[in-house]
Amino acid sequence: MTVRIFVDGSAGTTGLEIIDRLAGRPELAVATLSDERRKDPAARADALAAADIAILCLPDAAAREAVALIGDGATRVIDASTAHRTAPGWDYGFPELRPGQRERIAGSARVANPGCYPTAFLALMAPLVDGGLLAADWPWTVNAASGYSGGGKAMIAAFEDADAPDASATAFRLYSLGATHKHVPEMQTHARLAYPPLFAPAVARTYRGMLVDVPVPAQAMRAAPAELRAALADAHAGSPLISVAPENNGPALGIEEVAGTDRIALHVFTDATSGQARLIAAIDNLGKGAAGAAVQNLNLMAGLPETSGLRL
Ligand SMILES: NC(=O)C1=CN([C@@H]2O[C@H](COP(=O)(O)OP(=O)(O)OC[C@H]3O[C@@H](n4cnc5c(N)ncnc54)[C@H](OP(=O)(O)O)[C@@H]3O)[C@@H](O)[C@H]2O)C=CC1
Ligand SMILES: CC(=O)N[C@@H](CCC(=O)OP(=O)(O)O)C(=O)O
Repeated sequence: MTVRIFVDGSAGTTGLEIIDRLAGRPELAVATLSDERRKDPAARADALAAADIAILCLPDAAAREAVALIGDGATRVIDASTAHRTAPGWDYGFPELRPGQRERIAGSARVANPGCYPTAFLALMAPLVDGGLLAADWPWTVNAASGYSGGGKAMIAAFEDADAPDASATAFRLYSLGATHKHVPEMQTHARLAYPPLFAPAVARTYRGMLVDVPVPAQAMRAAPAELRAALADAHAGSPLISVAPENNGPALGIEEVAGTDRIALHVFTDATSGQARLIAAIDNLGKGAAGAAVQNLNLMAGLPETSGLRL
């Protein structure tokens, strides 16, 4: 049986990446709207109703509107926006989060695709907090850098087009300086932390790729530092997408490590002298951080092989 898919927002950065991953799959019938009709609510309502599964690659307001357009209809939804990631009635679309999540997604009608930064953060933190190796009641900090495609079409233009309204010639910039970033609630909620993490994101002059770095002070450690890597490897054993590097692997890490793939590479660095550690995840913001995750969730929901169409 063919699964009918509608990609709402197919002309955007994430939408195009999803379309690319769905190409050449005979088990799927993928619908999109033409440039003239793609923002027409009536055309979108019809396309949403005709789909078994709709993938929303839209700004939050338009994603909420799409869900309202579906109403009580039978169409199942994967929402790539921030709108529903901690909302009641929605399942969080990170199959590797903890045991049972994969099955929950497979049976769900409303799946919220995670944010790119939270995906990397949760791959590191959820198993270690769940396992009691790291304190849940600790004010965690998170440092991160993203490729500029993370900001969608507007940020791509700012980095690539000198005539764009907010054109920027910088190589690396910090942002979200005076405001709480929209990803903080989902990091706190899904890692089951007592406090919202202090999140310090940055954007670098490279199209895609991401590093997320969680410093672990000795005081936040609830186990010997040498246990962290083994616990992560155990939690993600058998995962086709998440790998854990040997402890203290390399003198430096680059933002491009898994760029162009749908994988996550986890790293644990420990310092015996201070008792501190650094937990670092490399992902592609458009891969497992967005489109790869959406396609993985689609595969699970449709009962198809989990990694079909993914970039391994
Ligand atoms: N980029 C990334 O790395 C990630 C993005 N996301 C999320 O995915 C979603 C899409 O982001 P991204 O692809 O980067 O953004 P883009 O700005 O590149 O794309 C958004 C698309 O939505 C279209 N759109 C806007 N309003 C409507 C509407 N009312 N009806 C139909 N289409 C509409 C836009 O049209 P137009 O082309 O005319 O502007 C555009 O094509 C966002 O919620 C974002 O937060 C999630 C994880 C990572
Ligand atoms: C570099 C950059 O600007 N990144 C985006 C996050 C991209 C992402 O994860 O998308 P969601 O909006 O769906 O959460 C930001 O910080 O807002």
